[in-house]
Amino acid sequence: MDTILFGQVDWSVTKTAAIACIAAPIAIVALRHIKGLSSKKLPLPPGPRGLPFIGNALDIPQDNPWETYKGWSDQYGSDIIHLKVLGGDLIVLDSLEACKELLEKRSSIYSSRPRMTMMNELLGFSWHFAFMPYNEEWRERRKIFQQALHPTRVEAYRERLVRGVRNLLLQLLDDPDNFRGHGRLLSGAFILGITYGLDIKSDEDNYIQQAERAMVSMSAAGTSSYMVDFLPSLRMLPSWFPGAKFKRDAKLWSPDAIALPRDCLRFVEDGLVGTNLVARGDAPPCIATELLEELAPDDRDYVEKKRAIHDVLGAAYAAGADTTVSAFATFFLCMIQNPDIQKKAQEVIDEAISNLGRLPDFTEYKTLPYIEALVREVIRWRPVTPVCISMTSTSTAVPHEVTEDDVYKGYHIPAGATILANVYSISHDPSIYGPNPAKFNPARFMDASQTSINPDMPMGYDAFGYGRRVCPGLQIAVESIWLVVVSVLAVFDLRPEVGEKEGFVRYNSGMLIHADPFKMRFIPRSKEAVELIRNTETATNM
Ligand code: HEM
Repeated sequence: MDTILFGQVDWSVTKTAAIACIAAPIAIVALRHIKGLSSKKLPLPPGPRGLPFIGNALDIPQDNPWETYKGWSDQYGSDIIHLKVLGGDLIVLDSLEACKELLEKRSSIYSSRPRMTMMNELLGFSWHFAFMPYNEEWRERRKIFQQALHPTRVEAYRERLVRGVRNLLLQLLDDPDNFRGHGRLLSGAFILGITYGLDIKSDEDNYIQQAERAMVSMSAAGTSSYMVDFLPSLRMLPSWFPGAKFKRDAKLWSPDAIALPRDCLRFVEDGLVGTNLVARGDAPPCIATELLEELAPDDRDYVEKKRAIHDVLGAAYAAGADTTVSAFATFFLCMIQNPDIQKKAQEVIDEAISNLGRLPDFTEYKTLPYIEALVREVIRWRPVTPVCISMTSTSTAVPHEVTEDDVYKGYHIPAGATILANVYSISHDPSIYGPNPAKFNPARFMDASQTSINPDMPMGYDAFGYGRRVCPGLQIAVESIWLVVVSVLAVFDLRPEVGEKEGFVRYNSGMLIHADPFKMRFIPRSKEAVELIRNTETATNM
């Protein structure tokens, strides 16, 4: 046994330590190598046979690819399937069990992102940490984001959210046809408000226009097929080269992609430096101000730290605005399609607040189980990021990348494979969410008495992803949807437009899904409801 002696060197200990230091890394590398070698002997997960070179690229439909993935999963009797697309490996996870096992339990090797040449390198979205690989840069940004928007701090932003939703009610009263635009303004203005302290009043605002242009370019890059994502070396082609349209597209879109985080942060910096608002205590309360104030200009890492702030704040808008808007539209749609559910929700709200002579606010949060169930059902029924767009389009919504060879249920998962959770199919799995999952039915989240949330039922939040990359804006998103649901139903009856069919509305397939345009009416429920909306001063109980 080795002994430790003070005052003199015990060479036996030093020697053992030295051997351990050298041997341990070698053993780890060797084990990984052996694991890699042995796993490579195993078969890949099953999947349809592809064509030479393009593989399965043409097998995946543009519309509702999640249904096709699920079909293959049933056909091959496996909860993971493998596809080859232009030489790349794509593994689709078709069960909650597989997502939990791989994306959560083995998250140390399943949390990276595939290279996105068009999006990150040519357009300039490399600042968006949702698209970053699993590395130190990502870790730093994720940490800042989580601290800034920690659930205990979200309450501080509720007042702004309440104001935004009151404004939404007013807009729905005066200009109901543009209900989607109003939802967009609410979520965009709210996020730009909490991050940069911007006080956005209309969708004509320059900052919101610019942010929206950036989102349009992100969506276009994510929904189009660009060969450069499969053959990154093509990025070196000059833009005049035949077939190099991607370069011309990138040139057109990149100014907006770069401007979104840069100009908003500049707004805050100008306010801080130019007028010394902080010294006067007048700086807009926002995350940017807080983070910038903590920065010391003589800090050795000043430039890198400021870059991280720039990236984190931009990511909040890029990841949070459009996603929430999609959920708002799904809520409206579900209400006109399910008048009985709408009525039941209104009864619950009326019982809780009708005598109070005010609009709902966060006082009611967590006290209305049926409304909580309704919000969960909105998120479950049409998950905003259902799986991905088809691989004939290049960028998928939120793909993961596995960084080491691995084995799951006897199948080899090759390092570098793109991993997709088939969130749509999991959200519609009857063994998890009960019978008739295609039906919008908040009651599935309630217990047998229908008075409380069923604690044994999963939250229905598959749409927010899994593991270390799970959406860090979940709480803000859920609270925003909740407040819109409870406020809108308190004062409006939602009805389909006269003459419009209230039946099936298609959803587009893209980085995120959105319901196709539909028309509806927002009918004030009473004279008092109109007064409450108009008199927002009185209505704000904060
Ligand atoms: C209904 C609304 C929303 C949905 C459905 C949603 C969904 C998602 C999903 C699926 C991911 C990727 C998860 C993964 O890789 O496994 C994600 C990432 C992210 N979300 Fe959300 N999100 C929503 C709202 C928000 C909001 C409001 C914010 C910010 C205020 C936000 C910020 C982010 C960020 C920063 C990431 C990147 C995380 C990372 O890569 O580490 N999201 N979101």
